[in-house]
Amino acid sequence: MVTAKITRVCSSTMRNNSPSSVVSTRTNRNRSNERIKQNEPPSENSSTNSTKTISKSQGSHIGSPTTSFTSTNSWKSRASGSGSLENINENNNISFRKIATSFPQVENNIHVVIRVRPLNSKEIRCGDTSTVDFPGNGQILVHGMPNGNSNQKEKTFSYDAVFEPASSQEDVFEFCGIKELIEMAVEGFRCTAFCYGQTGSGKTHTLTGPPGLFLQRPTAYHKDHGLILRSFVYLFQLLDKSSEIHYTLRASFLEIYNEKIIDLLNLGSSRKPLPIRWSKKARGFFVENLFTVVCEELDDLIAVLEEGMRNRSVGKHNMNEYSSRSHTILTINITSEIAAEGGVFISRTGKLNFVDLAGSEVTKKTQSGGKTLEEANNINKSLMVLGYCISSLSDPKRIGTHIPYRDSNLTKLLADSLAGNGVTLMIACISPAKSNQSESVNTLRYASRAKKIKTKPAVLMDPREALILNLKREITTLQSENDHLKTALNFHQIPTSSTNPTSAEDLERISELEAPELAELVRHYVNENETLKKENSELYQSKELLLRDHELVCRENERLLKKLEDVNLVCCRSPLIPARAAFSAGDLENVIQQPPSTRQSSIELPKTVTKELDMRQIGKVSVTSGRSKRSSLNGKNHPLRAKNLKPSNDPKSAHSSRRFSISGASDSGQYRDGLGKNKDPFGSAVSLIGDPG
Ligand SMILES: Nc1ncnc2c1ncn2[C@@H]1O[C@H](COP(=O)(O)OP(=O)(O)OP(=O)(O)O)[C@@H](O)[C@H]1O
Repeated sequence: MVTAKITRVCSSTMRNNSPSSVVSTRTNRNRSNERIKQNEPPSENSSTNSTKTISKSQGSHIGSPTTSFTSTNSWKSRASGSGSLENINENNNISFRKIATSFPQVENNIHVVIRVRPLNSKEIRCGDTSTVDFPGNGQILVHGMPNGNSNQKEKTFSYDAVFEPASSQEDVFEFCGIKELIEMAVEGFRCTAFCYGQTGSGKTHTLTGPPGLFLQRPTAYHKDHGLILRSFVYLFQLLDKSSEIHYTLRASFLEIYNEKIIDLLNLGSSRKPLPIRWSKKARGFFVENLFTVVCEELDDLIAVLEEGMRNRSVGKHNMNEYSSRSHTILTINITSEIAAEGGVFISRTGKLNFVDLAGSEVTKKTQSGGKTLEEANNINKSLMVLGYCISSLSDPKRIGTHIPYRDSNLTKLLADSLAGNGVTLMIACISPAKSNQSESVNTLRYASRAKKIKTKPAVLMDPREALILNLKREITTLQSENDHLKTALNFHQIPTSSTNPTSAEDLERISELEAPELAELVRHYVNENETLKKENSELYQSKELLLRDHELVCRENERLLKKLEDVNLVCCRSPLIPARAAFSAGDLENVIQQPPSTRQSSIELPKTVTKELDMRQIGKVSVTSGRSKRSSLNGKNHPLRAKNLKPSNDPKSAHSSRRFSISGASDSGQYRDGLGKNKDPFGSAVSLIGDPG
């Protein structure tokens, strides 16, 4: 981590931090955002000049492999009362974020809007006229198509929204879809807004405002501010709304000048270019050693924008006094830490890219020469590669074919926005002038092609944290399964917390852990899972064993009861052997109403049998069946009660008579254990019914 200074002379009352502060405080941020919430510009006389110091962290931003996440909100443009906004496509339910799914992800088309700038003073002076019309519903009509079919004098193009020349900066911000893009970046998506168009068509104006705006030291609410600054304000409004989530913003600003990557926040003495590398892990390109600045408040982001604007390459040619001679990419990484179940904090990193492309140039028109000509050639070359990538991506026949991202640094860095897991907004800027018609039509065709490109938006999540979350969930499931099994087997329950080796406090600190510690934690969870799985399978096995024992005992009882009935029959028939006492219904009632404890105490089982039963938990298992049998006998309408029945051989009444006999056999001196050892024929049966457990 390297800290460096960005000095900014600022005038806004947003800056409450002292000149010497390195990292601004939360209080400062809250204070500054109070004004944002009220959405009122600060009074000019409250302006202060201060020197701003921002802490920076050095390093590259590498995207992590993604896990799926999508949202349900849809992106819908709205029309306002302003006549200039008639063309905003109100009926078109543009959806960046379609239906929530897990894998496979939902595909999303690049969102494309057109902004038409007014005729400039030079064009008006030369008597140039507008060749575009606005039929509404996101359409733009071009008259007198150049190089076209002679039959087709005019052509209509359709987009997600079209902004007419009278549209203000605020209109564009409100209705181009950037707000939804910012919201998605906060949720963890990788979002990109880029401006495309010929030189002088208004790209920089749309993104940052008219040239020299920042030299006037405007407040954050100046009407000329472009999308970027307005987005900063909106971003902080969003972050302030969700105070329960902790956000960290890191910004970087680079330019691609003559195919070289220049760090606009850390120029150094020689504007040394930075290398672009491929990240195997993230499967994407990244700029090595790019400065990222931690931004705690709106002012920090404004400082980053100003610094980059001051350092970017600007030149003059025939078509634009302040022409951007490079492509710039301003990136804000938004890391959120959300408390998940079990005290775990899950972090996501969304990304918001603002890309101001240099304009395509017809060098004959711009009359570029020397350095400007070299710049123009490089700009045109990289835009050509971008155009080729867009054509390939938008052509369904070329799906799966090679896309030449590696042919330019611009396409390397935009690869993910164009075809990866990102969400992209393209603002195509055109001039309405007849003299620029050919370039404008080219831009419109470019935009139409881009509109066909589909991306698969997904949220960035640290894979280690995703793994921890999954393991944690699995442990919870296994624990509840474990508890359930233990309860079913009537085992003594171990408190859940004691089975969890990681306390809630420990889990809260997961986000602060270093990689090796996290790996150790994951290993620990995996072991815990294995142990629980093993324990569960053992519990299942013993449950099976007990059920089998129970079944054996029941079968043995059946057999013994049958034998008892036979013995009774023989006794009844024999004049020598006295028949066993038969119970009347009244006796039965007595037996039934006798409290279980009394009955139990009257039956004494041999110690070996009791031990065996205890060991096998048989008495406990049989409690429910015993109880349910008692309750069924207790019913007033029970057939035994109604018919004053005695034990019989009638198979229909065997079930009742068996119970009858069992209850009455308590006085017998002979026992037989539950597994068939010949002792007393009633022992186990009595135990099964009478033992209250
Ligand atoms: N919508 C607009 N309303 C008023 N002025 C505009 C508008 N769009 C552009 N302009 C003006 O036109 C001029 C050229 O615009 P800008 O520099 O933004 O073009 P550009 O597309 O960025 O050009 P380049 O590619 O050469 O950098 C600027 O003075 C700008 O203020």
